[in-house]
Amino acid sequence: MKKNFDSVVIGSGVAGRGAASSLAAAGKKVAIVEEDLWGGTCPNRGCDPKKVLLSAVEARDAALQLKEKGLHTVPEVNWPDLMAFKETFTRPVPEQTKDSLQSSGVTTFFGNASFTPKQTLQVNEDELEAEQFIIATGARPSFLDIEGKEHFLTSNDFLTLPEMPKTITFVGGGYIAFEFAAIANAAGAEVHLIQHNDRPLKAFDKELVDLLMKQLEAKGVNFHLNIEITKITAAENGFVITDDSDFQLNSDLVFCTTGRIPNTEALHLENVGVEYDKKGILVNGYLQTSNAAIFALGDVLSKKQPKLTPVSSFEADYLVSHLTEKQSEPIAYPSIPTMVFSGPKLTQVGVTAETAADNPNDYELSTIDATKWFSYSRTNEPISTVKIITDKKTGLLVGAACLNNEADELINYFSRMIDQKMSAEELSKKVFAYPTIASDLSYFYS
Ligand SMILES: Cc1cc2nc3c(=O)[nH]c(=O)nc-3n(C[C@H](O)[C@H](O)[C@H](O)COP(=O)(O)OP(=O)(O)OC[C@H]3O[C@@H](n4cnc5c(N)ncnc54)[C@H](O)[C@@H]3O)c2cc1C
Ligand SMILES: NC(=O)c1ccc[n+]([C@@H]2O[C@H](COP(=O)([O-])OP(=O)(O)OC[C@H]3O[C@@H](n4cnc5c(N)ncnc54)[C@H](O)[C@@H]3O)[C@@H](O)[C@H]2O)c1
Repeated sequence: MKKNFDSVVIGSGVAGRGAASSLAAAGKKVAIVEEDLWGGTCPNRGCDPKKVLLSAVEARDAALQLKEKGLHTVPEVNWPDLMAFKETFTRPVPEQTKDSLQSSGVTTFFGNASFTPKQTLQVNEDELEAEQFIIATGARPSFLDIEGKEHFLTSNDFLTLPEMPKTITFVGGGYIAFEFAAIANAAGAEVHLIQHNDRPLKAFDKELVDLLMKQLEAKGVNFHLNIEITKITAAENGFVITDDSDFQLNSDLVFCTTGRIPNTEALHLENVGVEYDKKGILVNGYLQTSNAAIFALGDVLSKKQPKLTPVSSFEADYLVSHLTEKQSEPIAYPSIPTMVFSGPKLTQVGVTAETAADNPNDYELSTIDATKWFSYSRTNEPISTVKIITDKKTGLLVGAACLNNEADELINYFSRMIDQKMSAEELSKKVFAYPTIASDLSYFYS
């Protein structure tokens, strides 16, 4: 049946649902299509469930640090209980998301959406017409094309794992592997992480990544660098992972964590002339595709910005203000902090230490070992390192990287200081509650 709307959004993740409900609030007749879990990756099988599992890791790590310093025992993670707790967050998400979209006036369709040559959208028996289409179909886990690839599990499986196995292996050393390695290690598994070159977490500061690996190694995580695996074989107990040389590893479970691929194929973009590459859909500065009536945002984009939740929601806000004619300028991204929620946490924003070291005439780089500072030593943290990058001409903060348990708080302060072009002198005049992470800021940036 033919149905007509002002805007039709494909995908109900952070990007799609944000755009759909705001367009409806602006008086547009809006429809949204979802083929799987309403709410998409972040609240169902991404950031939020991962962070619930991390809560137990953080509590256990805090107790480990204070062992014989006021605490006698280190608690054990009860995986089934932790999973049950996680499910109290994830279970209600799909229904709540759908209800909230409907109560904001958005018409919902469930099914796979694909474009027809008439520039309409086919969803089951329905054919949707619209002035604008907004593609927000996100990305899915990739699989290495090797012998035995059917044995790979993905991040979706890890986040619903009923039991923590004895041995667990992550192939690919990126965000997901480092975060899940910390979780599985705290939950008692023997953890292996295999990276095909010598540069895991490539987008992050190498020195800090090496320090993070040392911390994880000290907790028992095993790193295998420069290993290109070629085969997974089912064995009596679990699997055997091999390369073309003499690498061999037995593991109960093997997870492919080599990145995510954009959901473009099922859309039949060729029917509507929307261009894309292997990283995703190509857009101009207005998030408009090569078809003027079709826009795209979120993880499905081919873009240089990191594919993260706050980036998707920033794009949704931008697109809505552009389509409702409140914004005629191209999208201008603020500084985007990136973060690996491992043990400890690793973060980065702005100009990198590597760029600063390569351009000593332009940037001042200071590396600060804060391990013995009160804020970190009071919890007996094993390491706290912060890198601060300032512009030599203006003296202003332009970049920061942190490795410690409080890096999530620190990086948000540093990001705001960069965007607000706050000088060290202005910072020194602010009053922060003491003793807190914020009250240390002037010691880092002075
Ligand atoms: C394990 C994990 C942990 C993460 N942790 C963090 C974190 O801590 N912080 C952070 O900022 N980011 C994190 N991310 C990234 C973050 O989840 C994504 O950047 C964000 O969810 C992208 O939102 P989106 O709306 O673009 O896509 P999605 O949320 O993926 O939504 C896309 C939706 O489109 C639907 N869809 C696809 N094709 C079709 C079709 N043809 N028809 C109908 N519907 C379709 C999908 O089913 C999906 O629901 C994590 C990701 C993962 C996998
Ligand atoms: N904290 C966060 O913000 C967070 C957490 C999880 C996921 N995410 C998002 O999800 C995306 C996907 O995460 P991811 O960890 O799957 O991907 P990733 O791109 O972060 O890392 C993939 C890793 O796999 C390695 N690799 C590639 N081919 C390989 C091979 N053949 N053998 C061994 N290693 C190989 C890469 O070199 C890289 O180190 C991230 O890029 C990010 O956008 C964000």
